[in-house]
Amino acid sequence: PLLIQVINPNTSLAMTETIGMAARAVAATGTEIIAVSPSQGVPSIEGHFDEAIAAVGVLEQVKRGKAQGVDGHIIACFGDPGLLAAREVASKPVIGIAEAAMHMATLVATRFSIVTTLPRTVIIARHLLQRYGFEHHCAALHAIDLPVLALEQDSGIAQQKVREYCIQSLHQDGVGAIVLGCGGMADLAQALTRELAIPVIDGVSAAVKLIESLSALGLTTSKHGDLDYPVAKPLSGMFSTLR
Ligand SMILES: NC(=O)NC1=NC(=O)NC1=O
Repeated sequence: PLLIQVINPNTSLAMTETIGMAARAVAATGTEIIAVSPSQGVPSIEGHFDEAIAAVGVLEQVKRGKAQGVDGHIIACFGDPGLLAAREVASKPVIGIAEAAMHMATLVATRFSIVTTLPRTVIIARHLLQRYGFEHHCAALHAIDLPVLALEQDSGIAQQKVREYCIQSLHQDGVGAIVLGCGGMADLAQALTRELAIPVIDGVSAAVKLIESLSALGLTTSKHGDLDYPVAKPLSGMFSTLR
């Protein structure tokens, strides 16, 4: 049996619930999901400033998960905030939902599109594509131009926009798959895949299966080189809890 920690790096507990449910929906029998949020930070992550703040919370939660003996950590925000820093701290695998969704998309299609939240997070997604080496696999990126927390409102407006952009993308982008670019969209992928008859990929569920796969293969974060544990040094003030 596996214990997987799913970290919603923002402090909106409704989104943590959405993310936790999406993870549990695909978890193998015997895999337990612990969905958490930082004790302090930003209510949503919509840019570099938010990501820098969220990364500290991610590190705090990774340390907690490590103490609980989890078998892997998931960073459930499409910016993958703090991913490499978290890998330095962790002994077990750490997977970001953007990298997870992008990897899965390349396994089922030659080109994919991304549907995300704000225009400025489209630019951040482009940085991730470059960083992960998927720039040439992503044919187009779309923003529903609504804030992240619109996905937690009951109006369904954000969900309707995601569906519209997925339909537009499958008709116009010449792609074989669509990646949902926000942890808050995690509950939409399965229904959209069925309705639109194109793989619509959510990074939360993709990351759960990648952690299960890595665990089954006996693979974990390398401590040879730059992902070795951080150099030991005294941490002051608010960071002292990160020791
Ligand atoms: N591109 C995004 O919408 N990123 C995100 N901000 C959050 O707060 N959660 C996400 O997944």
